Amino acid sequence: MANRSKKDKKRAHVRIFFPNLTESAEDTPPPSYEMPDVKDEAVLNYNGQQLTINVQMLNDLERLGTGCFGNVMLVDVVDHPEIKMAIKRMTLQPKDDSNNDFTADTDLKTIRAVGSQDHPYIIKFYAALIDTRDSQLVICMEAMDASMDRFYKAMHLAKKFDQLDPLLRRVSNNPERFKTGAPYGIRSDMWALGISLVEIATGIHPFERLQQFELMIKIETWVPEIPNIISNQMSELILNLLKTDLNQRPSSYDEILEMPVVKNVPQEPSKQEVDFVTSILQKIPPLDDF
Ligand SMILES: Nc1ncnc2c1ncn2[C@@H]1O[C@H](COP(=O)(O)OP(=O)(O)OP(=O)(O)O)[C@@H](O)[C@H]1O
Repeated sequence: MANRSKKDKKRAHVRIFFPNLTESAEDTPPPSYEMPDVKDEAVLNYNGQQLTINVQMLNDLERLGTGCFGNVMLVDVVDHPEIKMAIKRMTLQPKDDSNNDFTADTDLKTIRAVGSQDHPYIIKFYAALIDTRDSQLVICMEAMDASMDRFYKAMHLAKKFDQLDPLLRRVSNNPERFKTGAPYGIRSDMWALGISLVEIATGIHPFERLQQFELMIKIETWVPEIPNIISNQMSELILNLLKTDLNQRPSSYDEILEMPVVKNVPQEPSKQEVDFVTSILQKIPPLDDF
């Protein structure tokens, strides 16, 4: 060793192996974005018409709204301009980091369960697809004239509240919504229903402007303020749904459906209700004005 020339020293190499890294890179299968029972093709069931579709056949027409997962779009189908539906896209994660998949899966289960019952007042579920190029779940459903948030904002702008109470009763009397088979979280759902009713009645989400830490403090002592245009029976229901002690909230949807204020909602909306809803729908400003 001592006699080695400078040239030899330069030639000495150290070889470092990373056998595990090399092997795992080769052995790891590509991430899977699949959902069990959803494929890149599906049979669309549109008002009695059956058609096999894929995402390439969907044309975006306009934006209907934006949620946590992005835009919900109005689309039609190539060669079938008569088919109009709303599509919600949810990005899927590889299977080993499946938070989003869980949400996508829950959303899909809910809209499938609720929207497959052919109820005249519940949006219909048409089909679910996987967009393999963008790794997204694409839920195809009936397009509403407007979502509840756009509706109530227009109602408050117009200051028209004569049918507010019947509207709240209808929102609460919604047995199909409740048949999702969710085995847990039912009392949290009660809270969510209570918040939605306050939001519709007041025109604003009660905690909209609060930061998370402010919310945690406020929620402990919060006493919901129910506008006095709301009937006593409806106010009572809302206050029960929003009890801070969850054991004091209704324990099942059946309990709500049995309350007179909810139970006695007629199946068919009255003429006053229809006229009211139609007049508000006509006042809804274009989406980007909100
Ligand atoms: N079927 C539909 N027809 C018309 N507009 C819709 C439809 N579904 C959703 N929208 C509009 O798109 C908006 C976003 O919907 P989305 O379901 O993504 O939001 P979200 O209810 O806040 O739920 P998430 O928390 O999953 O994002 C809604 O607030 C509504 O304005």
